[in-house]
Amino acid sequence: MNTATATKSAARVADAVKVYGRGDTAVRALDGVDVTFPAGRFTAIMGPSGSGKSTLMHCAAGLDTLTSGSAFIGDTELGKLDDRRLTLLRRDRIGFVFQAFNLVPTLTVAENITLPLDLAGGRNGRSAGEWTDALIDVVGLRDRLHHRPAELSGGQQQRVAVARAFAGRPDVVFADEPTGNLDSRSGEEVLNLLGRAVRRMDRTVVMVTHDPVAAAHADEVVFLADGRLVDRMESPTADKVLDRMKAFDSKGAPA
Ligand SMILES: Nc1ncnc2c1ncn2[C@@H]1O[C@H](COP(=O)(O)OP(=O)(O)OP(=O)(O)O)[C@@H](O)[C@H]1O
Repeated sequence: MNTATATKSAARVADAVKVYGRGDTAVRALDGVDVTFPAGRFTAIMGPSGSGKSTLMHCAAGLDTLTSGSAFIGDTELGKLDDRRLTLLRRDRIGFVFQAFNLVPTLTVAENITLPLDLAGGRNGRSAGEWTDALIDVVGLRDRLHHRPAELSGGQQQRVAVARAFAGRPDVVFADEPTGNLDSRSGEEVLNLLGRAVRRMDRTVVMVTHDPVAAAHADEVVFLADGRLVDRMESPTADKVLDRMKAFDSKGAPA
């Protein structure tokens, strides 16, 4: 393992608490979570339904705010930013891949991929052009650049979304169930892409998933249960992850 990159944090939360609602109906979705997502690594977040995976991702990515505790992208504490700065940080330093692709239907594949760069006004510049060019090859979409999303399969659309997420060379890409709408073959392609971006292009990915096969693509899996971080697993395999998840079912969350 490359310790120089492994010890640098791309994103982290410290003593993260998220409470939805108030009084009798309050739900403690995160209950004191400390977790670091190292730069240059692919981390999967797993746990039973309702364990707080999406909440953790949304709070770590500045899409939602913590009730208490802190969230950082690199050294920047999200809670200290005003709305404008937070919007800029999300735009410039974070990429997103969602289950539902979220492409702009009226734009071509090429336009969808470069959208974050166009919004940031950073498309001029040779290195940006070379980078998106390399991305287009990595996601295998060169012959589809002038198609619109509706003319693509689900797997192809998600590959466009992956290219878009990495286009601005963000510090970290957060992926929320990126294979949830795909058949296993297309899902495998998308997961391979995420892994390749991390290992060959030195990117950082944090992925929420229900699927042990998807989690096995990560370098490390962190497990949540009842809003707490209960375990971490290096070099996961689908079988090991499945066994760990079964332990939640049979014994409940460990203390
Ligand atoms: N907006 C909300 N208002 C109230 N409660 C919420 C809200 N969002 C999530 N929750 C609750 O917080 C807890 C954690 O939800 P979260 O969606 O983070 O879990 P999850 O692990 O991602 O679940 P799943 O795997 O089913 O998507 C759950 O009990 C959920 O019902």
